[in-house]
Amino acid sequence: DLNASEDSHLPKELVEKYTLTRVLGRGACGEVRLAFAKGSCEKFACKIISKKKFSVGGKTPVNLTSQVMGEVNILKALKHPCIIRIEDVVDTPEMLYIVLELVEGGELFDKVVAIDKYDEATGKLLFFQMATAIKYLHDQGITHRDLKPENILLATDDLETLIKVTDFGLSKFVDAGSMMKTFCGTPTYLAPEILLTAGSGTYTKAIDCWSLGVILFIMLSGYPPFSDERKDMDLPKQIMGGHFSFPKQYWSEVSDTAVDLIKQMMIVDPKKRITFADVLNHPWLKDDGMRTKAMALMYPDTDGMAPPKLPVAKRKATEGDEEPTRKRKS
Ligand SMILES: COc1ccc(CNC(=O)c2ccc3nccnc3c2)cc1
Repeated sequence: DLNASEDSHLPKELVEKYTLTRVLGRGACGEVRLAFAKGSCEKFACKIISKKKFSVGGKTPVNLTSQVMGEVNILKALKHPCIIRIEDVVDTPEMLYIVLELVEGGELFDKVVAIDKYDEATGKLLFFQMATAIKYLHDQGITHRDLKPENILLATDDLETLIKVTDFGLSKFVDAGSMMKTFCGTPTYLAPEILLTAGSGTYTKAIDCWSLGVILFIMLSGYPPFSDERKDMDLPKQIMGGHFSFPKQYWSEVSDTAVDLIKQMMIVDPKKRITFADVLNHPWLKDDGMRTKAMALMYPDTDGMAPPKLPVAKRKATEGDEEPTRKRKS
């Protein structure tokens, strides 16, 4: 729905590089439109955030803009196959335009509704990618804080597909630097909870674990663990009391190891909840066939062999170190 008047307000910096076309989705703070790069015609998703929504009485509070810019900087700093890549940002006084890689499979939420629920093997393949992506985020000192099936996008319409985590609206960028500084000096003025939670982020990291546990519950059963349809108990009470169960009627085909992992991710006490490191070591994910498939989806050109994690220390070139000569066609 091309709205000429609106488009005439698009900043030159955006229009000279991209042609914006149809609306793909509408979110709380704006909409997402299909964009084509001029020249290459490469497809992108352009997220348009109206800062007016944040402003009170016409004045956009600095902190909210910086929060949104915070999201942008968070996204720009990230590089992972299962995290939406940011292509470009155009910032103007009223609007923020974030050009993102386009994902053509739509939302996990809609997929689960369409297929009722995932079979365990496919659910495990998608869940493993999510857990890997969130573990990567946590290793960068970032917590997502708003994980839900709407924020997990699917690269293609295939059942077995690459997933992309998106919408870092509420993410917290707990930069390690501030943590180190906090613990350098004498803790004369340090509040007890800072010492208790080792600086911060611990709880919010556990929040991501809980959310992903709820997503796994929904993927394998097709319905949510907590619902406001329950008469006897309201939603907050169900959640804070951890009142959820695995009725045979919906869970009979799901393995005990899968159920065990969900239970550990949805432990009410954040200190007792499983960490992402342990999630990735859980028996349910000790499945080489699944991991091989996941690696091939995440690192396709290298048929799944992940790039070396740490830079290998430069070795002195010694005999036989040079690149093996490519086999000559016989
Ligand atoms: C042009 O062909 C297309 C085919 C399928 C779609 C469905 N995708 C979408 O509708 C969509 C929605 C929000 C997004 N947010 C960030 C990144 N990509 C997104 C993609 C969009 C376009």
